[in-house]
Amino acid sequence: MTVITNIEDLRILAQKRVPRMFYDYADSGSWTESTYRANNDDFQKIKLRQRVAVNMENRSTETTMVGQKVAMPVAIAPTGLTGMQHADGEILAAKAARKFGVPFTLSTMSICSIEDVAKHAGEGFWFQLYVMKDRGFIERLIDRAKAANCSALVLTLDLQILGQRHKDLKNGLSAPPKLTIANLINIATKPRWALGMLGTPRRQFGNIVGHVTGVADMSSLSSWTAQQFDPALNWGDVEWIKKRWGGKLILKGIQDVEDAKLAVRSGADALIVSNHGGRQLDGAQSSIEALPAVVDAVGGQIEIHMDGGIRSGQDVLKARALGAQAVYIGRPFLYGLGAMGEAGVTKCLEILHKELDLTMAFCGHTKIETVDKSILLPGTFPTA
Ligand SMILES: Cc1cc2nc3c(=O)[nH]c(=O)nc-3n(C[C@H](O)[C@H](O)[C@H](O)COP(=O)(O)O)c2cc1C
Ligand SMILES: O=C(O)C(=O)c1ccccc1
Repeated sequence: MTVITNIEDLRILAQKRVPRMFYDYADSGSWTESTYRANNDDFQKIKLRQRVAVNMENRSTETTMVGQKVAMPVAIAPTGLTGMQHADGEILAAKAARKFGVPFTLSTMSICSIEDVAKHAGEGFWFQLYVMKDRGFIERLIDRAKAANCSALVLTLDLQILGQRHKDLKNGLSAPPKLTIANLINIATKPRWALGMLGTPRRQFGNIVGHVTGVADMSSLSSWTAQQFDPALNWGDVEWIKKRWGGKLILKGIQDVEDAKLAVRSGADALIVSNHGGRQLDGAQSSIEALPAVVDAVGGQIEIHMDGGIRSGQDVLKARALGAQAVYIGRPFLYGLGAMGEAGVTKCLEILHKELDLTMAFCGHTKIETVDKSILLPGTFPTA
């Protein structure tokens, strides 16, 4: 087997090992996927300035996110159905993140439950909330996250209705998978995945099934989302969620400066510049392009995070240079998980860390805390 040296290697291995309906689910963007592609392509346009004869000893990528210490400015993004990329996926990823010293964010739509993941997660165990029509259920979810010692709540604002992903509809995406002939034939070619799944009881939405009354049509993700998620969500709801939660609050899915100002007014501790990995509004600008204007408008008042298109440590450094306190990774850790379980997530974090550390040094810095826009070549990066 080839030696794994970068995130693309993990993607290729995941594609071999994960059943098509779940690999496609992870690797899709909405409609033409133009925003999904732009998220990464726009990073490639930004050029770094090489500096030499600078003492490169004693380097550190350590920093903080919402006041919590992190080994590098990278957190694991919340992703639904993670436990379908690999048996017990959320538990394995949480373990890898804890050992590495970065936060792990558990999605509302996870396969492993908050309580099961809490047994394995570290201090950086965060919970991501989707707001559903059944507000009693949302209150219970918030209370469960508190009881599980989650140290931040990530409230996602950009998915009250679901962007269309063609492959999910064609594959009939559901969890657990519908055992159609086509799916069975495909799963038969992924014995490692199948054995893992047979060996765990966790094959349904762990936070939802058995916790919410009247779970409606679970046969497809899109129909279930349309029935349960609340399209009426507004800034008034953010207020009661903040109050009910009472801890660190991070608002996810901000792209526009006006929304960033409203996020500040809501009293949140941080916001995430994000377009949901190009899975929602196709045609939106890339996150890295949207970042500078948000930093310019509200950067002094609230911590700015970003996600979308991070595929290397170089990308992490560029985001940091443009004013993001930290970034989140979605697909990169999912590829690692699908490729090699916990070891694959660890590998993913190691790859990003090494690339970040060396690139920072090539740019003439030994501490991530001192990196700023001056490491970027003028004219090659987006401005406010
Ligand atoms: C398979 C998949 C599932 C996702 N599920 C969620 C989710 O449940 N909640 C959420 O807030 N964001 C979700 N996201 C968005 C990610 O949190 C993140 O914004 C995005 O993946 C970042 O882009 P990247 O994949 O290029 O790193 C999901 C993304 C992917 C790829
Ligand atoms: O797929 C996603 O991006 C996502 O956030 C989601 C939405 C609904 C159910 C599961 C995951």
